[in-house]
Amino acid sequence: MQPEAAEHQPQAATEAAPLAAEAATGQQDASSSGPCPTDAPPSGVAGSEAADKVPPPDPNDPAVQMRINNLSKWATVKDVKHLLERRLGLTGVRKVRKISNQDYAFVYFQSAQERLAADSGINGHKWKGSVLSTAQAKPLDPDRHLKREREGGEGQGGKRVCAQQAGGRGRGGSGEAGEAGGAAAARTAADAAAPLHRLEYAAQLEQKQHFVEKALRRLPREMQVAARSDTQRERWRMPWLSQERLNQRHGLPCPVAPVLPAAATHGYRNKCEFTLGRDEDGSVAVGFTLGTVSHEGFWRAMLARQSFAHADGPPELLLCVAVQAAGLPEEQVASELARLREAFVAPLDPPVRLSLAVRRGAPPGEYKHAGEPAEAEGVETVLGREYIEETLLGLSFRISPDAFFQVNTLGAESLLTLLRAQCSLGPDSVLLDVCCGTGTIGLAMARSVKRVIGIESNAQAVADAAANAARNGITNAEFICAKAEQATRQVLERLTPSELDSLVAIVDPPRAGLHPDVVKALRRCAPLRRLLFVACHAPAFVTNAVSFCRPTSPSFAGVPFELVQAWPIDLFPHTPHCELVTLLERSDLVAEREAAQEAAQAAKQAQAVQTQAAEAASTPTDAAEGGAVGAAAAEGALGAPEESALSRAISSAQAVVASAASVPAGEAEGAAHDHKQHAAQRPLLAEADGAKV
Ligand SMILES: C[S@@+](CC[C@H](N)C(=O)[O-])C[C@H]1O[C@@H](n2cnc3c(N)ncnc32)[C@H](O)[C@@H]1O
Repeated sequence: MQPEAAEHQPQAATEAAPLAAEAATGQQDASSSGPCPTDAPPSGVAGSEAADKVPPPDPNDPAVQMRINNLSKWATVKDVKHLLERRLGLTGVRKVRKISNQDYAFVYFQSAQERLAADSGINGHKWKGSVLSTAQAKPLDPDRHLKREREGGEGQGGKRVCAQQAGGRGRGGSGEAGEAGGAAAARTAADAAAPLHRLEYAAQLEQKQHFVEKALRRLPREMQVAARSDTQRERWRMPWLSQERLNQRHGLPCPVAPVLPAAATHGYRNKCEFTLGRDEDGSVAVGFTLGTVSHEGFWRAMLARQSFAHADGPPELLLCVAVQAAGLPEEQVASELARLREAFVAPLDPPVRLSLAVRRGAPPGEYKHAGEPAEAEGVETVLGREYIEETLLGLSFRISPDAFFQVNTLGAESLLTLLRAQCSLGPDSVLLDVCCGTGTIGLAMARSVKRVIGIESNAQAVADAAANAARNGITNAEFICAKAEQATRQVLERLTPSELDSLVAIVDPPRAGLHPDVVKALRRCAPLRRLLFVACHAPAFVTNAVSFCRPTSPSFAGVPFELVQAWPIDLFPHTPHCELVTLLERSDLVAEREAAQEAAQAAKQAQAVQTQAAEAASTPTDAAEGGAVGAAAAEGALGAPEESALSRAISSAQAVVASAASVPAGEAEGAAHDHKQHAAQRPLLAEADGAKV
């Protein structure tokens, strides 16, 4: 996988997702739009319980299937299941099919997300002396029964014909066989690159909401798992994750907004990445790593259908073709590229401003040890300019082929707008933009703050970020080229006390999440009280959240954070992926704010009590009843933590009632007192439960 795709977005194949979906339009089988494989559970039901009630996905849906290669020939189904579930900790494995004496197996997952999540766990894992790899399982040919019949039928000695052999290899070519192959291939590629393309957009959003919430629901459990002993587990049971609080939020650790839909669901990409390498039969091919398709017609369909929702001028498209390291002769690569350029890129209609870059490196999807994406060897621009330009919230950005930039420009604007609204910046603020890429987040906020500091490991992206600041006339932003795990602590240590006091951090790490040393550095910086986390993979975020939220220890110094709110945003229609923004605040800040809110609430209710009691007093015959109403209103102040606020409210109600001439003071006092007793007990009981009321 190209480094950029590997780092932040789930699969190389998804780089071209919506285009693939477009390519598939008209070819897909309408009857295949089955039920959403992972319908949202009814509220209040834990994800895992609900999953049992969700109708199983269609096992023929390629989005839930995978082929695992390089297994031991002698491994049994049980061995493979054990490997996946116990050793690799994968979830949603529904069925494993393996024939002994073969070195591969087919695995069916509960959902497309679980299937995609499994990719990174399995690829590169060494098992029984072999390095495992995954591939997209090819869908069964819907006409296979007819074909069998045509060839003599099963049971009559007829030869079994599988889809791949029947023209589904997708090598294009000419004539009828080529066309048929192309159609089958496009369907396969669309399924690989845009697994949700068969679902209505509303159902896609529902699925994403469910996926994000399911991941977030794991946080309390993950905290308990991370605690090593019973004593620790007790300490790790944070009040904000108490059972009572979780029950109130249907198991979620914080409120989760509905997924913000994409403004454009088609043609939203500003970048497409393909792989030029050898196909399974050894011929040179361009296509997606996860798809089986490599044929030219598909390429042409994708490019021709490219359209941009936000194109003010000529739309720009950055095409990256990654050339696999493994054994492609130079001249073959050159001639293949020249052919592609002549045949498909040059005559593009409508024209797009195009940058076609070739990246030489390891095959996409290939990881070094410890999850490090394999380095590309270098980028060569073979057509167009060195970079493309995009506009975000009125700012102009240049983007080099190797630099990260959100592939969905309109979506990136929504993301920035959300971040701007939630980070409470002021003119004195210092914004730390961790994993800043080409500087989008920091530069979008630069005019509202005193200073922006970006940290980014990709040199090309850092050069772009500096150039982007200059081209937008921004002078208060600096960008540091370093790994965040190495630089964050020093950067924070160099800030002045006044800068620290107005520090806000936004972290936007790659898919794997933040390095633990970044979390430790941020936690240790006591003045940093609010943090926005942008995650493109919710499960990885949960792992980081455990480190942010665990109790203080020598390694994880500083007051723990709490999750305050989550906002999923759909930047990748037709794929299972979803950007997730979360606000984390220090526990003591949350406690202060809650106390202030509760006091304000109590004061408001006290005011209401006084008003009601005054009204009651002005109607002498109803005064006793008024006293009771006033006290009942005071009871409504149950949320108030401070008994004093309640007492004051009720006392003043009593005073007003007692002063009503026609009613003996003792009567009104008695009614109010009963309510006060009752009301005062509840916060104490709740406190004993460890809950905040
Ligand atoms: C999801 S992108 C976010 C980029 C940027 N915030 C944006 O919105 O355009 C993650 C970025 O983190 C960078 N990155 C990856 N590993 C890093 C590390 N260890 N330290 C700093 N940056 C890293 C990647 O190069 C990439 O630019």
